[in-house]
This record gives sequence, structure tokens and C-alpha cells, in this order.
Amino acid sequence: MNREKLSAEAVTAALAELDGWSLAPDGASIKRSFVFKNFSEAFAFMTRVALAAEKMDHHPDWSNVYKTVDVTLNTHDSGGVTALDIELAKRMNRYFH
Ligand SMILES: C[C@H](O)[C@H](O)[C@H]1CNC2=NC(N)=NC(=O)C2=N1
Repeated sequence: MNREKLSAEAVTAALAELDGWSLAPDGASIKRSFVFKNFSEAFAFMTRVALAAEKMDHHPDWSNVYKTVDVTLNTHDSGGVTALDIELAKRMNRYFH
């Protein structure tokens, strides 16, 4: 998948289609908090995402406290948001219920 940095306009357009995601304060990543019923659900989500991320060779920056998973996505190599980040964000939204 294309690792070229998306324009600010392209990121804004993609975000409009991505429930819960917004531009991070650094302007070079997107972020979302996922809140689950309990730790077990949060960790199951992280496990699913981890397997998808390995397949994509694209990995989230994230943290987990109890039932909350905070995620920041960017493409380190490109110094910004790329199609890979948008794709991973879409998958995370699909796995979140
Ligand atoms: C060698 C390997 O393809 C790279 O290091 C990958 C791994 N996972 C990655 N994940 C993210 N989020 N950004 C990257 O630039 C990146 N690069």
C-alpha cells in the first residue's frame, strides 16, 4: 500500500468517514480512544488488531488503561498520515463493537 504522506485535505476527507478519529495535536497523526465494557474486551480487541497490524507490517502507537485503549496512528517512515494509517483505522473501527 502507498506509503506517501497524504495531503492535509486528503486526511480531512478520510477522517470524515472514520467514526471517532481525529487529527492528533502534532498534525501528523490520527487518534482515537476506544472504551470497552471491561479489560478483557479491550485486550481481545488489541489482540485482533495486533494480528492485523503484523500482517500489514504497520503498527499502532497505543496504550491501554483498564478498559480504554488510546491509539495514535502515523507512518514513521513518511512522517505523516498515509493510506496505511487510514486502512488500519478502518479495521480497528470494524473490530470495535
Ligand atoms: C521494516 C518495516 O516495514 C517498517 O519498520 C514498518 C513497521 N511498522 C510500521 N508502523 C508504522 N506505524 N509506521 C511505520 O513506518 C512502520 N514501518
